[in-house]
Amino acid sequence: MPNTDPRPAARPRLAIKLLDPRMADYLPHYTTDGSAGMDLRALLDAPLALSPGQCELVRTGLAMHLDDPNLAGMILPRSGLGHKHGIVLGNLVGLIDSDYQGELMVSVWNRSNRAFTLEPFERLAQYVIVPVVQAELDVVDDFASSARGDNGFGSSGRL
Ligand SMILES: O=c1ccn([C@H]2C[C@H](O)[C@@H](COP(=O)(O)OP(=O)(O)OP(=O)(O)O)O2)c(=O)[nH]1
Ligand SMILES: [Mg+2]
Repeated sequence: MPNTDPRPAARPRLAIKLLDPRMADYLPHYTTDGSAGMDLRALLDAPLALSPGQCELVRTGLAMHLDDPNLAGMILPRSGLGHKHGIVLGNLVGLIDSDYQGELMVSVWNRSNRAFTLEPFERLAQYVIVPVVQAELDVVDDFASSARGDNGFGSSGRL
């Protein structure tokens, strides 16, 4: 069902520090009302040439403090860069803890077989805030039975 509530959803406040004054011109933002992520830009003094297979840690010039254990940040690739140019993340996904106050760093990996040059302040990845549930662990000898039990890894077949 489409959301017909005319009120905008309340957005949590997010403290952000600019670790380089140049980032003031490039504050991350949601491009559309429905955007899930904010693009992050490469804080570079000069273009960064990435050979095939090369992986480099790139600064964003930003620190964000989520300050809520029920939230996490995720750094994800941008689809266009990933699909067309093979520019993805060296850690595949970056998981940002809610108590992390350091600079957001992006591990940029050229997984393609062609060189790629990342330009200063180019949008290189996106940052998404996701809900998190922290659990308490109860050690047990047996689980209550479930429909799947321990069947996994293709146990239900392919078609
Ligand atoms: O792409 C990323 C991934 C992580 N981080 C920062 C935020 C995160 O909270 C912290 C630790 O990340 P993680 O726990 O995934 O890395 P680790 O190798 O386990 O480091 P640590 O021993 O510090 O937990 O590093 C980034 O800036 N970029
Ligand atoms: Mg860790």
